[in-house]
Amino acid sequence: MSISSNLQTAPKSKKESKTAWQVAPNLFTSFRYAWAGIIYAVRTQRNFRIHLGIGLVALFLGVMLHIKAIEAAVVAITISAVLVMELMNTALESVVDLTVGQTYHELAKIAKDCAAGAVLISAMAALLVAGFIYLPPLLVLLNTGIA
Ligand SMILES: Nc1ncnc2c1ncn2[C@@H]1O[C@H](COP(=O)(O)OP(=O)(O)OP(=O)(O)O)[C@@H](O)[C@H]1O
Repeated sequence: MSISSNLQTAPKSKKESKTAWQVAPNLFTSFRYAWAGIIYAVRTQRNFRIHLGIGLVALFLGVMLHIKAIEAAVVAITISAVLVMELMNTALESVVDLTVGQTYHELAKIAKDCAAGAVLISAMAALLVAGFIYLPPLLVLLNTGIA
């Protein structure tokens, strides 16, 4: 969204907000905005695309290895956590850039570094979960393949 479009005056709608430029008039529109956020992250954030790709591979591997339903649920939650962290990171980066632009600010650095740290922790936890769930059946597969 360009800066000039941000400066437009608020549209006249029945539902008015004292803080936001506009408010979603219904649930369907809310979903549309949420979907637009996800599409934005896919288009612009390389790390989001990488994590999405790894997540899809992990789900496919889970199906191939016939993991239990509870394990699949844990994998799904873990993948979601990483993607959610990526989205929050993108949102925070945008707000920081909106506030300070291209000028250096120590607080902007702290905010961005902490958000990046949150993504890193969720990704490391995902690796750990993948190790616990996928390694045992993969080792069994490897052993039976060798034997
Ligand atoms: N305005 C700023 N003031 C101070 N430091 C900043 C500022 N903008 C960025 N940085 C520093 O540069 C790093 C990278 O910022 P940037 O906005 O490029 O994030 P990014 O590398 O695109 O993050 P991601 O890879 O998660 O998309 C930040 O983690 C922070 O340390």
